[in-house]
Amino acid sequence: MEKTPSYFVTKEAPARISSMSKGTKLIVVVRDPVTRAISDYTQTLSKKPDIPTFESLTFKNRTTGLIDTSWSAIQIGIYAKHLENWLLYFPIGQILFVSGERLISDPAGELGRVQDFLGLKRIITDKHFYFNKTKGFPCLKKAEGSSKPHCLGKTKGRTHPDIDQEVVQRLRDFYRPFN
Ligand SMILES: Nc1ncnc2c1ncn2[C@@H]1O[C@H](COP(=O)(O)OS(=O)(=O)O)[C@@H](OP(=O)(O)O)[C@H]1O
Repeated sequence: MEKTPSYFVTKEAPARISSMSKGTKLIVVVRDPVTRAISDYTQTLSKKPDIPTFESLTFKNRTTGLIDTSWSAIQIGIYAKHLENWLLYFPIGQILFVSGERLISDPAGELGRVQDFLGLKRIITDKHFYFNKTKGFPCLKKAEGSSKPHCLGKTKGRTHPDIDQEVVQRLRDFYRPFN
């Protein structure tokens, strides 16, 4: 198993993985591309607090509303475009799309789909999770090899900045045809 989010958007990755093994099963975790872009920006902001605002990076030209698709935070969320590269090498049945939103609201349901896709027995179920209200995420009741609960680390669930709703709407409209 290999987990690297950037593979999904790396042009060379499908051919390379296919040449290693044509039968590889691929799992892609996707979420609302607008929230994804804001989350991506929030991560960069946490490392470089002086970067320009999300709103200014979004547009090539704010007056005309032209979106800067070369900005990686925007570009990564054009899921359909990236998927086209994968479909040149893998049939759609070999790709499972997991919802990032449902991983939070119904982790057992989403992991049920993953287990089925991988041909595994449904070992992970509802009873393995509890919802931690403070973190805003589900946590494991017991971590592997331990009797203690395990939640996601501190960097997950950073507070996102408030983004101008007009910009959010503009991005929603932008992404609609691609996803
Ligand atoms: N298991 C699981 N379930 C649901 N959501 C998850 C999970 N792991 C990571 N995340 C969310 O994905 C966003 C990016 O996380 P990453 O781990 O890639 O990077 S980082 O935390 O920003 O370093 C980041 O989103 P936001 O918190 O909304 O910014 C993480 O919270």
